Amino acid sequence: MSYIVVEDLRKTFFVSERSSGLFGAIRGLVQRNTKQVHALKGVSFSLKQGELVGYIGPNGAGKSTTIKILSGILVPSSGKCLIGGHTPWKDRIRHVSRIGVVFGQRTQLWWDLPVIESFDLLRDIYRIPDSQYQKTRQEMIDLLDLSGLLSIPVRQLSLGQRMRCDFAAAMLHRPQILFLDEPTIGLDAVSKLAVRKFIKTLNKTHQVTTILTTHDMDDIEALCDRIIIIGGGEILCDGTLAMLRSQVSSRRYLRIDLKNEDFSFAQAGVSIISQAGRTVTLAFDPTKLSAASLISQVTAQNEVEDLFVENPPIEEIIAQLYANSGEI
Ligand SMILES: Nc1ncnc2c1ncn2[C@@H]1O[C@H](COP(=O)(O)OP(=O)(O)OP(=O)(O)O)[C@@H](O)[C@H]1O
Repeated sequence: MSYIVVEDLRKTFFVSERSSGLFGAIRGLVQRNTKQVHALKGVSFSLKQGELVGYIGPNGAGKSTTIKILSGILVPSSGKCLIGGHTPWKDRIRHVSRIGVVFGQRTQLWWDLPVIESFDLLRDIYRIPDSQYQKTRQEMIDLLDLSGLLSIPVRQLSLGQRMRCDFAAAMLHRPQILFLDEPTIGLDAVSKLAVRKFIKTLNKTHQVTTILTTHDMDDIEALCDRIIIIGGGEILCDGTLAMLRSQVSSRRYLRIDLKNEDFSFAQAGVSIISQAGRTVTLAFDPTKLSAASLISQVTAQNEVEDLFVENPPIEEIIAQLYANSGEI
């Protein structure tokens, strides 16, 4: 059964426009021109409890508008949104206790307070019973290895340490839904891996329904079984990465490591994507020419050390999807 149901969600913003210059400013006093921005044009999807979905799209696609509606801080122009049977913006107080939010670019911790005091304040704000608070806090301290950080003011933490504390803060009231906005932005490779592992653990062990918005395709590949792609306020694709690949392009790459730098090969439907030193990458369509046949032709004409058949990177697939839909 679906836990989050979004049906034909629409949001139009009315933006005042003013002509430039002094004359425009004076005219703006008596006559206002308003422009309509259709941020969401009929978005529908549903999520089961415990699903972890990537919600991605180019800048201005409508991601934040959707998340704000799901969080109850924005009312849509029309459409339906039910989370656990309730409408977020009609039942805001109760809804807030069910959601947790982590922003990579902002913190919900108090900048000048030691971490533990921020946690205590959140306990009071969310009115978490003390025994539950102690238990969850200890669990998060162990899971995120926070014991050495608790007495440090937030402003003195590194970004990686701060993100770990922010995750703990978001989980103290035991939310059922987690909105993650660019949670690994700016982190080093080790911290990124740690944050991804934590997101996975939370999702699996606590069955937290998680919506991840990110421009980091490694986050998507590492975490999401399902991705929903939005562009221009409309859903462009909803499914697995494999579905997305097959919807957009059947193209495959053949990466060839040569014994020397000489390479000659020409065949209709096969293009050279890159050639750097002894490494050449060809693009081909396996529905028209099998990988086996391409490999045998390449090896017949060239001295080859090694070969790999690869999918194009997910960034490329998504860029192509945006381009096909007129988004870039
Ligand atoms: N409060 C607002 N008033 C007017 N227009 C808005 C408002 N909020 C968003 N918009 C417009 O709605 C559209 C969708 O914006 P939204 O912030 O949802 O995009 P996004 O996908 O989150 O983009 P980004 O990745 O840049 O954060 C944009 O054209 C934006 O300018």
